[in-house]
Amino acid sequence: MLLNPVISKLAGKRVVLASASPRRQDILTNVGLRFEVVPSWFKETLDKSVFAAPYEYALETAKQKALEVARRMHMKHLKTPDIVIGADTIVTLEEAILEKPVDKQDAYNMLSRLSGKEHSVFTGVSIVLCNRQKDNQLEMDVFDFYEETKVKFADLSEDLLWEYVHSGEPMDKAGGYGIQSLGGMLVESVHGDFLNVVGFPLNHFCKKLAEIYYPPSKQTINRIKHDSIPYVETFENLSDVEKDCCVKREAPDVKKGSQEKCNYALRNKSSNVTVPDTAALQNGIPETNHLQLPANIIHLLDGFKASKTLFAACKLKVFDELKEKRDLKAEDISEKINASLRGTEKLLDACVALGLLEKTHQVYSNTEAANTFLVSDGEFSIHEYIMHTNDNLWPLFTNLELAVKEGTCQKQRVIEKHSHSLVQDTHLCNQDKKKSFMTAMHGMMKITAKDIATAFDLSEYSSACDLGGCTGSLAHDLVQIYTNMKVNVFDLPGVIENVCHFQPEHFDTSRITFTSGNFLEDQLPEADLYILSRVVHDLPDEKLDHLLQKISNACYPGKSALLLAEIVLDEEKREPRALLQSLSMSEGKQRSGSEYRSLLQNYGFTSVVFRKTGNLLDAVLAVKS
Ligand SMILES: Cc1cn([C@@H]2O[C@H](COP(=O)(O)OP(=O)(O)OP(=O)(O)O)[C@@H](O)[C@H]2O)c(=O)[nH]c1=O
Repeated sequence: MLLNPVISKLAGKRVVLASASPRRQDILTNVGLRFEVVPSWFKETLDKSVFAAPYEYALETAKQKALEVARRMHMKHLKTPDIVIGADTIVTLEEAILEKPVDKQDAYNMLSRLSGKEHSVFTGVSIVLCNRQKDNQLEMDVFDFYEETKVKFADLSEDLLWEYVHSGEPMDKAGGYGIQSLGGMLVESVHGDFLNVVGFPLNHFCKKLAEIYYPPSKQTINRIKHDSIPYVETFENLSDVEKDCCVKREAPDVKKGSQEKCNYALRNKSSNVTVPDTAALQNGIPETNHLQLPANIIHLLDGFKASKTLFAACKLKVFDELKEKRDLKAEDISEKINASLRGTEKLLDACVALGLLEKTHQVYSNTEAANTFLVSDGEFSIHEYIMHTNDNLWPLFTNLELAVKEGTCQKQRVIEKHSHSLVQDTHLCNQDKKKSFMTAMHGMMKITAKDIATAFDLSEYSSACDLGGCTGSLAHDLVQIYTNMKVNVFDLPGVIENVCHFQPEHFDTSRITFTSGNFLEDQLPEADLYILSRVVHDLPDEKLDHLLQKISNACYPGKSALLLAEIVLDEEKREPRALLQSLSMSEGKQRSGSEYRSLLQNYGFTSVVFRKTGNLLDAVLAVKS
């Protein structure tokens, strides 16, 4: 629990990760950091020859990525972040810098150069602290550092390298490999921080945060164990800490990163003093008795309130009102959503604290993420999915103790409890429910589909059948990406009769078709590639056995495959999203990659590979041999 206090120092601040890398997002999310993701538009084209050492290139690129985002966000509706984090990972071999491969041949070339040798992975990280001045100028303090990890590859055969390249994994990764996934098989040894190779040196980042937020005083500096992460207690009970931190700021050090001031207002600021928490001292609490409640427990105590705040704001259409009118005061919003002013103010301020809204001079506006995902009619809206979570999952989880005791799903109990209030005509109610369920799944799938469609190279499959494919979101992405592929979306008649409401205006009906049927009972349409999205985890063993047997029978050995979109649990089963979802006690279960592999091998799918996408769902591809 030494690290959490450092990370929790950022709670309540507007933290932005200037990176599109799903791995960086995962690493920081996993330690409880709350942040927005705003990928940088900075083009990674700095002239490498001007840098004395490769890590300087990574440091500079990381810095430029973060500065670009800080400046853009500041310019745009003055939504200045408090902290922007940028990173850049490179692989170096004999002074050459390898970034992401441009195509498969390039990936192959990189990997064959790395084969049998040791190389270095450098990640440069830049932490930009932003400060909006009274005259709206932006002042930024830049702290940066880098980390090096040495990785040795085994001797790799040409066949293996090509197979790896065809898996598609190398394409978005420096050096053309992902040590955290299939690429791990290429690696003989690692010296240094593993997460640094994955894309973010978490340990060094925490040390840097500690330096920034708890600069050591003269007296305490001796007490810090060499190379350990300074923790809160270490620096809190200091009488002269405020004075000291001004003079103790890290001197620029080219080798291990530096702190630098970027005054974009072209004005001089003498020193940017970070005031440490001196509350413990002021309250007279002796250092040894100062026990800190771990941040994860604090977050969990409040977690349900945060979820319900999001649900309520969506239900009351707060984000919709702000999308249309952009900037509104609490009084205007309370009138529009027909709610009390007192309640509205509290809800809006909570949304600001959760990073869902912005507030400037008593005026509220949507964040970019709210505009994209939370307004109800946006192209990538998950509004209805949030409503589905609120209306259907939330009640299930309020019965969690019972569900655990009984080991059963509480759906029936929840329905009975609410049935007396269902005064509407049952058919109408069912129709409405069906449509909102479809809208929920449509929104959820729309933001996930591209990652599923590109998790593997599926270009060899010319016909696909998405079993339970609902509104066809995945089908649309598949035909866009694979120009030779036709997709048949197969779902229950009640679903298919409503799919027309979800289709884009002009879509190629010769390549996407919809077929009514029940995949458990009816004959499956012919296809090279069968797809099951969010089906397998939900089916009890007998039904799953029946379905997989049917699919296996319909597959041609060596030609056909099965693609699953599911949350793939990590092997140690510590991935919270899947584990929390399984608490709803559906009749099925969540599985890890190796569990999917052994399940599918029972049905003749001998080659089973999986990809973590960093999105809501991961992908598993099983080829029948
Ligand atoms: C060696 C290695 C690298 N990576 C990924 O390679 C990308 C590097 O590229 P980048 O330019 O630093 O980042 P990006 O992905 O383009 O994102 P951005 O920060 O927006 O530039 C990052 O993704 C890393 O995780 C892995 O996932 N595993 C590995 O073993």
